[in-house]
Amino acid sequence: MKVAVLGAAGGIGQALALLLKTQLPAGSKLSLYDIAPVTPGVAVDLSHIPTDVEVKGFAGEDPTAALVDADVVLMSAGVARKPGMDRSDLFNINAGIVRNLMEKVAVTCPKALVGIITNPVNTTVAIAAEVLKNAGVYDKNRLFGITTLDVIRSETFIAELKGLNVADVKVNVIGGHSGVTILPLLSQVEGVTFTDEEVAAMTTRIQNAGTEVVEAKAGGGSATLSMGQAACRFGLSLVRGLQGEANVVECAYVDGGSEHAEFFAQPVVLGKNGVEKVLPYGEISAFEANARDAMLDTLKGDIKLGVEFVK
Ligand SMILES: NC(=O)C1=CN([C@@H]2O[C@H](COP(=O)(O)OP(=O)(O)OC[C@H]3O[C@@H](n4cnc5c(N)ncnc54)[C@H](O)[C@@H]3O)[C@@H](O)[C@H]2O)C=CC1
Ligand SMILES: O=C([O-])CC(=O)C(=O)O
Repeated sequence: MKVAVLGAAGGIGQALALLLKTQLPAGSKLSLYDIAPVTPGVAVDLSHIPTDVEVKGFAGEDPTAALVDADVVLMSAGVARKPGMDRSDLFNINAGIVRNLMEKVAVTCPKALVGIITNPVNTTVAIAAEVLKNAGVYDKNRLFGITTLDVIRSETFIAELKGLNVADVKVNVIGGHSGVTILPLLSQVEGVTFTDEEVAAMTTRIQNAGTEVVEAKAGGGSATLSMGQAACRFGLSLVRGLQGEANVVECAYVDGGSEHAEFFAQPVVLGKNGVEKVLPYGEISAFEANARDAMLDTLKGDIKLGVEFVK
């Protein structure tokens, strides 16, 4: 199994690469790419960790060498937010980066499962899809926006509030990955009840958790370590699916035939070809149904921006 990380010298990329080096199955290959010249050095550094995962690093303008034979591509290349910025403010720089990298993916490893971390995810995933369509290699089951950070934040915050063992908390987060498009389905969390005030406050906290980190880092970037963990969890789930493990389920932002929008985050079963099955997100409360309906104009606008950028 070969996993390529694009943006591997960055805050997320290095954390993710470390976790993958220590957690990928024995015999895996880890391929690191970034425009930053330090990237081969990051690979040498990681290669001294005694696990059976071979690491290679590539720098420069062309990611091709890193992508050859990749089964999974995880992309965090791009710029991150500073205080006062919205995720959509990253569009001007990151849209072109994602388009250019996806053009190389389309040629070099068109069958790879691709997980997009680069923000604004609601839009960059649409860009990635359009590039793959233009190249004639689009398979909707192989492209994912990684929204796992919203899931692990929800698990953490709910466990804290309710005094639960966080390992026992499971929650679906649907929609997209910015502001009001992030919708944790608190009504489905087993074994807990929330007051209306708790639901409102918890939903807002989860939606604003990225900003919480951006403000705490005070100009030094956005979430990197928690995102490294989230992307590792999602990347390992992709690998487990590829290896034929049954019942691997994650929420992800996919082109899954949703009635709500062309791309929509919801639970999916992962398998040998990526999305094996899109799962219904189940029964939701009136509060959640309102929040879902209210997000759709924003989400569809974000998607349209990405489609038009490539066209
Ligand atoms: N999906 C999610 O939940 C989250 C997404 N993000 C996003 O992930 C992205 C990366 O964040 P960080 O790692 O904190 O930023 P960073 O600035 O620490 O790292 C970004 C890396 O991308 C590299 N890069 C830039 N252009 C490139 C190109 N054309 N090819 C290859 N590499 C290139 C840079 O050299 C840098 O090493 C941002 O867009 C951020 O908003 C951040 C947190 C959560
Ligand atoms: O908020 C940001 O800019 C980074 C991000 O996507 C997150 O932390 O959820």
